[in-house]
Amino acid sequence: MPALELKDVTKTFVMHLQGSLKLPVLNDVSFKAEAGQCVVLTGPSGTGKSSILKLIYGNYRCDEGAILVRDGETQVDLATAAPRRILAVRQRALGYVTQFLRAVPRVSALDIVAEPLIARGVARDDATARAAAMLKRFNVPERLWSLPPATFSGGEQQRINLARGLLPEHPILLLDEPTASLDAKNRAVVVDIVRERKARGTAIVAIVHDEQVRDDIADVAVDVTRFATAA
Ligand SMILES: Nc1ncnc2c1ncn2[C@@H]1O[C@H](COP(=O)(O)OP(=O)(O)OP(=O)(O)O)[C@@H](O)[C@H]1O
Repeated sequence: MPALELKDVTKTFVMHLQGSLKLPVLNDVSFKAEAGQCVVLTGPSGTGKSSILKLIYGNYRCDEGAILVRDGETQVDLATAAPRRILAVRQRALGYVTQFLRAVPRVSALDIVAEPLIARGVARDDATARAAAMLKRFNVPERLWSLPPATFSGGEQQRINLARGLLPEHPILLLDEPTASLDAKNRAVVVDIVRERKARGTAIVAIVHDEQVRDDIADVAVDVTRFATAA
């Protein structure tokens, strides 16, 4: 049983403020990711790569098709699962590193990184220590740890976002442009972490524009152009 499998997933956006204008974006998306494998989604801007990650995570509902996620010994179809079930599967099985950090006013970088671990039941001291180690690994200077990241540079915010998203380990990891604003040294940190996760059996679906990073991590490339219906 693959860790993740999409079967004939179709998505049309309906623009309610534009007289219910229909915007077909994806048609019959089918691919799978095995444990320990990294699938990279490729294709030009606007083909629907980010939408696929949002469909898998359940931010968008698909119109047709199945999104099968292995949850222990069973397989759950997130396309038809009830919202509560989706949330439970997310918590156990799905990690999702979005492209941008959602700025939380007045919360320090260290607490932002530790928070998902605490939400999963890790003791605060332990979570904070692991968050600090991750910030160090991403070369975030210690003087920034106690500050809210709203005023940080793009690359600093991306590293906070990566540290937060990569710290809890889930069997499936979704990565949306994890290296977009990073320098070479920090791109290498992302590549190392992805390789470690693959070795521990994580199935990864990633959008990566940097060709070198893509070559370093990809086991399979899925060209989204063949599923794209938008002109
Ligand atoms: N919530 C939404 N409502 C309406 N249209 C949407 C929505 N989300 C995405 N789209 C449209 O779907 C298409 C695909 O968008 P998506 O962000 O998935 O592309 P992408 O391949 O990830 O692009 P990029 O490489 O530029 O990030 C675009 O035309 C976009 O405008």
